[in-house]
Amino acid sequence: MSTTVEKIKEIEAEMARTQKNKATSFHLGQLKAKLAKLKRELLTPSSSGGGGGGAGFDVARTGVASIGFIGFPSVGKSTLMSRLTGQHSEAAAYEFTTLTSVPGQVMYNGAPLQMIDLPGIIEGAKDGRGRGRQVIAVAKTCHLIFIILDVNKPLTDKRVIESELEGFGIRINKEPPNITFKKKDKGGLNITNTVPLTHIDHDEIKAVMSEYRINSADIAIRCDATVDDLIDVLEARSRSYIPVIYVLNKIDAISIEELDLLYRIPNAVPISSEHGWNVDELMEVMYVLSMWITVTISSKLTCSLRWEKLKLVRVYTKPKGKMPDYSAPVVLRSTKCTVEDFCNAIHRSIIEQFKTAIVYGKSVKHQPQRVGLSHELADEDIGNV
Ligand SMILES: Nc1nc2c(ncn2[C@@H]2O[C@H](COP(=O)(O)OP(=O)(O)OP(=O)(O)O)[C@@H](O)[C@H]2O)c(=O)[nH]1
Ligand SMILES: [K+]
Ligand SMILES: [Mg+2]
Repeated sequence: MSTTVEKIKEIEAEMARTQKNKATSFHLGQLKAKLAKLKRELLTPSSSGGGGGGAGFDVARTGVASIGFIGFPSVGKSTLMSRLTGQHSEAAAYEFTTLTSVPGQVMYNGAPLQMIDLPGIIEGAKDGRGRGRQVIAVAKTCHLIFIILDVNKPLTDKRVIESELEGFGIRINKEPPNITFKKKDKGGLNITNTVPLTHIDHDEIKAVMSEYRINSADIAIRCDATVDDLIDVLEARSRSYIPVIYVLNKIDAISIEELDLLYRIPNAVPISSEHGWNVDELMEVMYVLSMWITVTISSKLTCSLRWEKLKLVRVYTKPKGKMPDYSAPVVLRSTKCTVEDFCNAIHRSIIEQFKTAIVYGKSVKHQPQRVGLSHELADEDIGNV
């Protein structure tokens, strides 16, 4: 009996030899679906696919969001960790200095953010090389990932790390594909699409669905989906959509001209963790993203991510007769910052008992002032409902 890894290799080889055309699309769809299922098997701890086993690297989560550090050995993850959080994490010129996860915390604009320094990973990590799978498993449960790259190394490293994460079910800076399906008892597959499909045909969709033993369903496709998108939706339970910031480290070792080129890479922040260059910018980008994620989760909106810089409004809560709690602001987006949004960000039930809010700060003339649900709050207001 061949192992899961061997089966994956066989299917990948068969896909490589199969030309993509109308006659083969059903077969290719089937192969892709088979491959996705085998890869999931490989990531399930009970599988016999090799690697796995042993204690994981997960740590108790603290703060409003956790940020995992992923990168090849010696790119400067631990140096950055110590610089950002003050939590010492051993750094040295040899590879695999860090052998376990090292958590630290940083307070930024009143928000506690947890950072998790991790051991370096190598190509093939997702298939069980080194302890790579345990490392990526931690990153998969983080709200945000820093992919740390050494700018003195080839930029192709970026792609290698990305494919390690993707192979583990992590989708980087991407929203879940806009595809829904509803299983039915009979009637076959009813496929509708609101945009033209340029990457996938009905044969491929049928092949994938039959591989997942779904023979009757309404499938609504509202994006120019690929086969992989469809498989991601069917495998939704093992997928995580996580924002990534590319941290381009060691810029002290390159020229200004080279640095100029780095600024063209999307979602990237060039820094020198050794010298502390540009780490403020990194903190700002990180804060904006992690706050946005927190607000999104607490107000139960869909978890879609936009990469614009968001204007955020921090509102401090003040229990009656006590000092405001400056350590944990309720963070709102400036386009959605009424008293009603504030209440909903805390808990939906608050609205039901709401009578009036008492607000101190820039948004009101009198200090304090009673306001209603539609009142717009300003940054650093203090509120009590
Ligand atoms: N020139 C330069 N060197 C750096 C910088 N940051 C880290 N280094 C050096 O890079 C080497 C590796 O740093 P570490 O922080 O141990 O790297 P790491 O990614 O944690 O390494 P592992 O834990 O082994 O995976 C050390 O010799 C650091 O001094 C930087 O910004 N510039
Ligand atoms: K190192
Ligand atoms: Mg390290």
